Amino acid sequence: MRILVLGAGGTGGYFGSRLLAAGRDVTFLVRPRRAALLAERGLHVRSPVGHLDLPAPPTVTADALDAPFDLILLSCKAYDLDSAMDAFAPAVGPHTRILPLLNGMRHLEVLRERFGHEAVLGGLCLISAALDAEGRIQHFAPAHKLVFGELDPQATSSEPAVLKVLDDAGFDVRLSENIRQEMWEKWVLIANLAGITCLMRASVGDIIAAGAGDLALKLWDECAAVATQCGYPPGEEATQRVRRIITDVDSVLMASMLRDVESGSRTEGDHILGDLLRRGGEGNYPVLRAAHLHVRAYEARRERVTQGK
Ligand SMILES: NC(=O)C1=CN([C@@H]2O[C@H](COP(=O)(O)OP(=O)(O)OC[C@H]3O[C@@H](n4cnc5c(N)ncnc54)[C@H](OP(=O)(O)O)[C@@H]3O)[C@@H](O)[C@H]2O)C=CC1
Ligand SMILES: CC(C)(CO)C(=O)C(=O)O
Repeated sequence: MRILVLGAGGTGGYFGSRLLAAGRDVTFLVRPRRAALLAERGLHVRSPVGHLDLPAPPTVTADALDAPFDLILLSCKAYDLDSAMDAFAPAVGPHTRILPLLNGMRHLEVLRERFGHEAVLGGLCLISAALDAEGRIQHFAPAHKLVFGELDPQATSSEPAVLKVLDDAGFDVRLSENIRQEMWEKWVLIANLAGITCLMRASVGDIIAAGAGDLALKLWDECAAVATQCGYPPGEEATQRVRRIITDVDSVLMASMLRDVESGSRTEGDHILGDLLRRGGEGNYPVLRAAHLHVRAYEARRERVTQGK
């Protein structure tokens, strides 16, 4: 099975490297700058579960793609989805499966609209990884799980083939019977954590120390209410997990979205917070709205400053 990994960043670089090291047929679809860097320095993973050094990872740029792949691992940020789709479109044939790793849900509709419902799998990953200044993949904690499944239960399935190629490749993988529910549960966790840590510009423990722990819980209630309204009420286990995370007084955890804000980078605020708020329709979600507007204001300022205004 030929695998195309779009992006060699935190997630794509990590899972793609593990697959490559396990002998799978992997090619990274990258932009010219990253292609040059990978050719010059190779692809390196620094991980608590074992480093990887791949001197010459196979890469391709969009202009050179001319044949379908069997599986496309999509690992761009949400704000790059349109350009990513344009880039990998020539690699989509009648039997290609696209497995996105993005947080949130909106990308599924966009991908299905463009490439057809049958092409797109649901997917998520449980990992904390990022590119460092040298272009290496830093894997921060041992967790490295990829979960995927059919979005429509009645779909004729190539799941066994996809599972086979992802299995036993140096990370955990699981086929989900209900990937939409699992994606929603992950989404509301991220929205809660990103929303409150961005709004307060602080870690979970600092937020509680400031006396704002009740706001974190209020945001959880709002996120869970939107999910419930959309038909995906978070299960008991997911609810308890999130409540544990956001009420941990000793926690220095902050969402990667806050790290993006602090480094002046673009965020996935619209995809993670804005889309959730939109799906809440006319409902009253004041903390979610404040969190979304806070990140929007940051983006507006960033854009203005970038344009030199
Ligand atoms: N990092 C993590 O720990 C986790 C991330 N996620 C989610 O996974 C998704 C990806 O995140 P992450 O891997 O961190 O993101 P990164 O920014 O680290 O990597 C994204 C990569 O996509 C590449 N890319 C974007 N557009 C294109 C294009 N048109 N053609 C080729 N390459 C392209 C970028 O390339 P370039 O270098 O050229 O900009 C970049 O290397 C996000 O939705 C995130 O929320 C989910 C769980 C954990
Ligand atoms: C849940 C968490 C914090 C794990 O790293 C995350 O994925 C994020 O903030 O984007």
